[in-house]
Amino acid sequence: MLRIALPNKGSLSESATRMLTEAGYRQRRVAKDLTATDEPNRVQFFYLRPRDIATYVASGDLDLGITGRDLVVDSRAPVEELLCLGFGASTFRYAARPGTVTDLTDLAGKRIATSFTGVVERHLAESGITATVIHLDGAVENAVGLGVADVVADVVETGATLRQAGLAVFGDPIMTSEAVLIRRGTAEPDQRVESVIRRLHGVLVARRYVMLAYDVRAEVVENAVALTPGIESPTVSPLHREGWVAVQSMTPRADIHRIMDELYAIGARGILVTDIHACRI
Ligand SMILES: Nc1ncnc2c1ncn2[C@@H]1O[C@H](COP(=O)(O)OP(=O)(O)OP(=O)(O)O)[C@@H](O)[C@H]1O
Ligand SMILES: O=P(O)(O)OC[C@H]1O[C@H](OP(=O)(O)OP(=O)(O)O)[C@H](O)[C@@H]1O
Ligand SMILES: [Mg+2]
Repeated sequence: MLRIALPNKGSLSESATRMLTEAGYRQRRVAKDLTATDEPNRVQFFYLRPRDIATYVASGDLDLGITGRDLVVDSRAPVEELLCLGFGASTFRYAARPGTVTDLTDLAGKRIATSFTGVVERHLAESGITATVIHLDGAVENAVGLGVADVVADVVETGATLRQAGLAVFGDPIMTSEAVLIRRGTAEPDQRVESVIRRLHGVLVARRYVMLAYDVRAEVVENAVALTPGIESPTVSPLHREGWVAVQSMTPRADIHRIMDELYAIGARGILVTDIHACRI
């Protein structure tokens, strides 16, 4: 059986489970379950702390894992990213009281509190900065107010936690992160892994695209398909009504209303949008 690590709780857990369910895999029944076996697909899932997942995958004890890129970098485990999964987006940033530390060069000699010691130490080394890194388990934004540190380095999603603590980011983001599918760096090619990647990629495409169908006069079909080029190429079929064709095309969901307006303006009618539930491209 293929063995896959998934986050057992936290920001990535629900989205990871939802994505695998949409890809046709059976998931755990209750949030306390530590494993789930999907017999028909010959896959076993292990629900682990996202911070530990790269370690299990790097050791070869598990074949694949889903976790955050920042956690992978922090672990220093030798794994490779196979696919970005489009959820769990965040940036990793330095922050301090406004006016106290405003530039990366000001970090020299400062005390930096973080739960991501690996990420921060790598960044400081690459930037040639010597500073003291203080490891805390969480709620690091409190460290400045309590006097334990001058600066924090932490995950920022909305920025609400930093604002609440009276801190402001400075410098460029140390890194950007999202949920990723990972495998051991030196793993051999494996058909079963390819099949998981194809399924997850299918979910990403099904989420990003809708199926657009419309009727248009044949003389303007070239203008219409320029608006809806699809992924490979749109399907154009004759209509019973002379001089008209029907077009079907996968179209990015984000643009769909603008494209429908423009199609209508060049004379397209019967414009219909439907969801794609699954696909293999
Ligand atoms: N708002 C957020 N807070 C924390 N992590 C986030 C957030 N948005 C995305 N992430 C990503 O989720 C991963 C952290 O997941 P993890 O489950 O360890 O943290 P968590 O959601 O803070 O849970 P907990 O603190 O309860 O352990 C990282 O890859 C991080 O980039
Ligand atoms: O930019 P925001 O939307 O405010 O989100 C980022 C905050 O959320 C996380 O904290 P969490 O609630 O996980 O607590 P923790 O620090 O104890 O992990 C993270 O560590 C930041 O503090
Ligand atoms: Mg947290």
